[in-house]
Amino acid sequence: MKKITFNITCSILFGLPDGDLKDELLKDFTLTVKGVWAIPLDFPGTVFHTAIQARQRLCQKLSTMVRTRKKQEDEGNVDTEDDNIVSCLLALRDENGQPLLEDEIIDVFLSLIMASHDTTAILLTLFVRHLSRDPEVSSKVIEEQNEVLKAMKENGGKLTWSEIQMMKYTWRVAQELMRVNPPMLGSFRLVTKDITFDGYHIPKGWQIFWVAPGTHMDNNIFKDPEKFDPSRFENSSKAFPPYTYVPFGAGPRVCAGIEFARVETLLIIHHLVTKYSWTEMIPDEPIIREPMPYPAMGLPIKLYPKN
Ligand code: HEM
Repeated sequence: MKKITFNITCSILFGLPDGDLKDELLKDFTLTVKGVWAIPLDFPGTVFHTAIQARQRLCQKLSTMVRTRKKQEDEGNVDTEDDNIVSCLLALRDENGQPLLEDEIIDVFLSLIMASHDTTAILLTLFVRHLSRDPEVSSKVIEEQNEVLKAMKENGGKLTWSEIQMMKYTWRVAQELMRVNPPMLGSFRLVTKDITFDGYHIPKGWQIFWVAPGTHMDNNIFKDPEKFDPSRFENSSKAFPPYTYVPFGAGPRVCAGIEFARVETLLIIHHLVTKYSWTEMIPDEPIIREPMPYPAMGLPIKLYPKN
């Protein structure tokens, strides 16, 4: 799943063709991310040192890409159909009319890859795992996706925006999966003024970490929080109180890729359930958090093509 979502991000956001470069980027990116959570000891053999080296290789490759793109644009060699985020970042000007530095473009690039591919891969993995364990939910998802197939046939075989809008139950399952196991546990906020919350004084300048399970598993907000129940999301008018359902965060810094993640998840699940069935190879494989939730052994499955 990580490879699929990485490839999608690289193709759609950055216009990279399939091939060795994407594979090398994914390898170095995976090593770099491991360093984020490692003890910062920078000498040969440590996870941190390997991560630093991988990041340097990544930056070199991204720098070549950015320069090549800039050269093509300067020479007028780019088809506007090929527009991607690198072009947008190259075109950006600050309040003084200055372009972004190459390092800034590379940082945005890395942040976007980080924000987009692991999170969606986790949601998809949890989805695959759940469908193999919950026959009732699984048959409803398959039923909905078979309806989508019928609509596609009438539409000349194309999967368009209107078919995506038909995938309501499938998305509710995704929402419930993210309630129980949010891919991102939470995020940091800087306290900008002294406040008192629930009897605790929190001084200005502190970094605080909000956590999604704090509200996702609160019985006063989500009745029977341990129960897996996609119907909680059936009635959008019966919305939950603000800032309580927060797999994508909330407020001004809410996830910028919610719709991207929704469409990507629904498309992949559509192709999976209409073309394959599967069984887990390791029964009762647990979910571990390091710190993102992932099946402990990577969820090996046996895939069976459908006729
Ligand atoms: C299931 C998939 C995803 C989940 C669960 C998720 C979750 C989150 C969360 C919790 C935040 C932090 C919000 C906050 O601090 O309040 C965030 C931020 C962000 N996400 Fe996502 N995300 C997903 C997919 C994506 C995708 C596909 C993209 C890009 C295509 C993306 C781009 C971003 C960006 C750019 C930010 C930073 C927004 C900002 O600070 O202004 N995310 N995401």
